[in-house]
Amino acid sequence: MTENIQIPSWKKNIVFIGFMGAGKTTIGQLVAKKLHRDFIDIDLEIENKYGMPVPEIFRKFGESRFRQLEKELILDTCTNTCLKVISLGGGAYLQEEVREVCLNRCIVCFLDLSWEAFKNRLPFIVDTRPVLQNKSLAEIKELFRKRSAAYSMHHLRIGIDDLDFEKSADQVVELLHIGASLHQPQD
Ligand SMILES: Nc1ncnc2c1ncn2[C@@H]1O[C@H](COP(=O)(O)OP(=O)(O)O)[C@@H](O)[C@H]1O
Ligand SMILES: O=C(O)C1=C[C@@H](OP(=O)(O)O)[C@@H](O)[C@H](O)C1
Ligand SMILES: [Mg+2]
Repeated sequence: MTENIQIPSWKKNIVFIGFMGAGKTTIGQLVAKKLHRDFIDIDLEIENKYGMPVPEIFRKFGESRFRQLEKELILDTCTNTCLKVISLGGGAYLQEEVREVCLNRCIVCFLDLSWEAFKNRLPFIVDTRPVLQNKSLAEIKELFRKRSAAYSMHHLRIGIDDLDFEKSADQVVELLHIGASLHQPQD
């Protein structure tokens, strides 16, 4: 887990993690623009590869095939690129190999949305997130609770309950700049 990989902080990929609907795709894209970096959304990469949206991939090929491809893409992207902004799907970070490569090679930003704030977003996202479908609110709450253990392994946390997407992105950029100025002498 604590492999000593020497990548200067300013070159590291920035990876967004967090629960479905937290805003990883939207905020990641905004942060990339603000930092003049390329943006990669892992779900979009998978969708382009299969030529169909995520829910259809789940239906046709099953979740385990999706998870395998998701892991391969993340390991490849995190190992062989730098200076990117990468948004993961919310379930990707549950895989240990994904956590390891992200924590060892990238700056991991956790977009932290409370359960109460998430509940308000649920109606807008449920149709496009297969893992939320056919679940009761209590089951979704349990999934939310279980996943927070994995998300607690990160480098930066941004509490986004009271921030819109634009303000969240500004906050990320500010925290990254503070971090960069603190770490520069060692790089
Ligand atoms: N007030 C809102 N009205 C409509 N949609 C919302 C609202 N708040 C959040 N959303 C939806 O929540 C989702 C969150 O953004 P997204 O970047 O897709 O998150 P993630 O990649 O973390 O799943 C978007 O699909 C957005 O449309
Ligand atoms: O949390 C999950 O298991 C998933 C999250 C989705 O991405 P977002 O977190 O961007 O919605 C997408 O990868 C897929 O529907 C599975
Ligand atoms: Mg997304």
